[in-house]
Amino acid sequence: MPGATDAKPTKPLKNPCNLCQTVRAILKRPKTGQQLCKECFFHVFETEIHNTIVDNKLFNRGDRVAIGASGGKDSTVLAYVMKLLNDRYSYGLDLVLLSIDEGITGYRDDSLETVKRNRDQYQIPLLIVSYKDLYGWSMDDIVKEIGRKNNCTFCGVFRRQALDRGAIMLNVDHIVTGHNADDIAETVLMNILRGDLPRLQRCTSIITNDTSEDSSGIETSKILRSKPFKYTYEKEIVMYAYFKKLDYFSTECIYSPNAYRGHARVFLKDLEAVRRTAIVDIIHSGEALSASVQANESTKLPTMSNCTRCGYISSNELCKACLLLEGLNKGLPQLGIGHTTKIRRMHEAANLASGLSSPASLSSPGSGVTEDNVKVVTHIKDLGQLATMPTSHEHGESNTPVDGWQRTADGLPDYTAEPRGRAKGVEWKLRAKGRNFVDFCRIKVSGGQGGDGCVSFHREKFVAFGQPNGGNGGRGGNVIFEASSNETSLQHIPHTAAAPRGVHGKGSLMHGHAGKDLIIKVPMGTIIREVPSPEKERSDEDEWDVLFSHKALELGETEAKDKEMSKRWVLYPRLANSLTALPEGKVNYFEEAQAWVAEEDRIVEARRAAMSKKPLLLDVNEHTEDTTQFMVGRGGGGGYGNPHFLTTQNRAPKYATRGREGQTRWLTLELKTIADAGLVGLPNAGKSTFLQAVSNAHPAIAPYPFTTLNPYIGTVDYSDSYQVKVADIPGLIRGAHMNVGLGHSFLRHVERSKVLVYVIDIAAEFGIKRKVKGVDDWTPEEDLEQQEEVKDAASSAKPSSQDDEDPLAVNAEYSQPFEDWKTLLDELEAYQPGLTRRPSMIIANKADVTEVAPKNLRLFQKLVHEEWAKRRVASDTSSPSSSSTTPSTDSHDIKIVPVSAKYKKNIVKVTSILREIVEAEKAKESAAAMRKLQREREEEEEALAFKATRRNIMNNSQNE
Ligand SMILES: Nc1nc2c(ncn2[C@@H]2O[C@H](COP(=O)(O)OP(=O)(O)OP(=O)(O)O)[C@@H](O)[C@H]2O)c(=O)[nH]1
Ligand SMILES: [Mg+2]
Repeated sequence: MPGATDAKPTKPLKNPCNLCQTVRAILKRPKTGQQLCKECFFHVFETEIHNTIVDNKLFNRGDRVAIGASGGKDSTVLAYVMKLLNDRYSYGLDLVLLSIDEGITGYRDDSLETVKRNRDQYQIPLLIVSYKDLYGWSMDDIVKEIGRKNNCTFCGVFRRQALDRGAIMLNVDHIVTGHNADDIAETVLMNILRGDLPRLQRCTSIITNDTSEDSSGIETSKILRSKPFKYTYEKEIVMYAYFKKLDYFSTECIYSPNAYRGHARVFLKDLEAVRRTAIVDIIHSGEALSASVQANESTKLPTMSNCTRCGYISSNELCKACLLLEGLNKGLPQLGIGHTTKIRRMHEAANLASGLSSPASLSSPGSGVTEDNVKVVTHIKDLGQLATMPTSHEHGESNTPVDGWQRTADGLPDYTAEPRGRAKGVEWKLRAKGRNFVDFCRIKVSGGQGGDGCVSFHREKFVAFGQPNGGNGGRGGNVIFEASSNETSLQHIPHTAAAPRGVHGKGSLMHGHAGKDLIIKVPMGTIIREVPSPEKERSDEDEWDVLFSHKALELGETEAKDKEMSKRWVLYPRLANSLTALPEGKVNYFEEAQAWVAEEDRIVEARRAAMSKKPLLLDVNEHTEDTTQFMVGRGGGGGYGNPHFLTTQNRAPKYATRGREGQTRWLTLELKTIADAGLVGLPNAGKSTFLQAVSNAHPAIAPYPFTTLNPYIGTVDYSDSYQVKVADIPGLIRGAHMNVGLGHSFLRHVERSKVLVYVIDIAAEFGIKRKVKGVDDWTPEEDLEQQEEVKDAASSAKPSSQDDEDPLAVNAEYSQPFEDWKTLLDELEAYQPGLTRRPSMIIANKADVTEVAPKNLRLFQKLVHEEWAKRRVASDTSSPSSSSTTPSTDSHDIKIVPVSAKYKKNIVKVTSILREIVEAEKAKESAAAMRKLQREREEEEEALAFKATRRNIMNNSQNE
């Protein structure tokens, strides 16, 4: 063992290395949990990689191997270890470094400098291949063209090809890349989530070979790729680089902070925190899955051939890189991103527009034209210079119907069929159960950190020791919520909101500006609640933190102390040294200043703790004025500049404080639409038509269910400027309280309406049901039973001569509108008991359908009044207390108004009744508020009188 001869301890070691037992362990291996000394760690790390190379027979003696070098930790360690193992075990490899310059200013240019230094340090030749030379586009150009979405697709596809092209230029047999176990586990996870079996197979194999055959059946590519770090943990690579003091570059790519991979990484880290072996376990699962896929003959993997344009290996006629390039060059950057059929359509359109006679088929394997490699590179370069072709859009020709309706054979709009896009939208909405209308969200708000104070002294000619003149830091920005009547959803609320920090103070007593407040608009009706932080409070300290604490990294105690101090203090250069070497008898003023600041910190902490004892609860309700602001995340105070510490003794304080952290809170926002009246009805009842008839709103109206997908508010204006706000709520169906249909998320928008307006399709007939895909499949047992009962009643009362098909003819008491209304009542009650006790009215809509409406209306009125009375009596007797708290206007009556919303008939009548009910309810509410105020005042007066009496009694007793 390498560490075995290093030390001969005289007394027993406190924390010996698990392997050599002779030296103190300085780290804990993330992979196995072993505590090791530095030398033993190097030994096991290198040996494991050697074993991976040998066991998997990655190389043959004499191979020329290119190491993919980016300058990052993985590739730097890979280059170092490959060179070391090649020399130690005499692999006989000819190593070269191969770097790709994607053309990302501020990221890749710096990392390439690192690679160049590595080239000199390890004495390995280097080739740099750039996107600009290969494709005519750098990543900076591409991002300028397509924005930050999907740019990783371009980069990934181009890099893979560029590596191969570089390898061809270098004439190597093999490329090794620094993909580590964490990367592979992330890729496995992502491929499982995408259900991408071919990629799953490729990512789990340690060695891959993208071979293809040309038309004569000869393999055209033999460059192997392998990942010697397949089983090496990322944390161990970082530790190896750190302890070996390797020269590497560590910054995230500036274009990929939001890549999907980042989420997989976070998930993986969480798993790893719970179970150390999670990463290797996932890799093994990936291997097992891909082995079973291989065994399953029915899984067809794509047949590989060559791109007809550049000759690169591809499963389609055009390789992905050529397709992306074509998109870039033709001004269609979306070409190549997304589904194949869509790609084909776009490609065909682009080709047609450019006048090409036969658009290339992208799904069928090509003829397999093989070109020579140099030619390939030139070809791609030429592609980059292609003139921008006009798109189909520019030609102005499109087959999509302008109005979105499908056409009948005569070319007329087919109103019985929903437009394709809309049907898809509804399906998606139904699947999401209304969750995509954002009326609930969580947000982390953080006030900005205060700016740091400055340590500075006045400088002037002939003034030997100038006064301290460092400015104070500005306070951090606050996070503020502002009530806004223009917002209607919480869609725009971000997951995190951090206000900017205050500006640092500067010399010449220049104080820093305060950070700008971050104002977020929230719609009226939002309830804001503070919740505990979901960030996991781990019982043990995070292993990673422990490993990288000053102990593990062998920081001296003073260094660690300095690090800690620099979190709160800004010190004049070299002050720390002069403090440690303070001559005898000299007072350490810094300690005094530290004590002041510590005392102030304690007070601030106590104040913050007192303020945060009660979680924040805000209700942006109808009493809130527009643009009212609520502070939810206070910015931290700015730091003090050095004049703050000036005393009669200490004339030159060489320290200033840093700004304080801002306040961080986790909040949930819940939107409950506030309206005077809420329209409640089954889909297609005519709610939106009614809202349009009575208000200034223009909601979508169409003859199919679920036209309205989100709540919508309209205002009814009366001639005397009185206004009633009416909310159109997406249609409810049986089972809505159990999240059927668009889900119960919309029921919460009924909750805050003062008045319920039931919109009933009075022309509805039994058997003519709204057929909704994915919704009518849901038939709970009691629903089926109910339907059976109705059918039984109908058949038992059937006179022999009557028509079999017409239940109305046989059962005079059956009314579909009444059944619809009962469904609504049941759903509201099931969602929130007592909800139907709100003041209500019924709109019997579609009264213009004269064949059925008048007959239906009579029966409906009779049945409703009976049912309403029955329900009121039942609820009054069952809960007398609740009736006193939520009294209805007239507990045994509900107004039914026949209306034709479509032809605007009886609208004046209905709006005046609506106003009456709303006004009565508002009057009741304000009377209740007055009573409450009165009661509070009385209680206050009573308390004051009690205090005065007690004071009198005490005074009298003292006088006596
Ligand atoms: N004949 C007649 N048809 C009406 C009347 N009111 C609405 N309609 C028709 O009924 C269909 C549905 O109307 P919408 O207003 O979209 O119904 P909705 O209740 O909002 O439906 P969802 O948004 O799906 O819940 C449309 O084709 C309207 O033209 C009316 O008074 N008479
Ligand atoms: Mg509607």
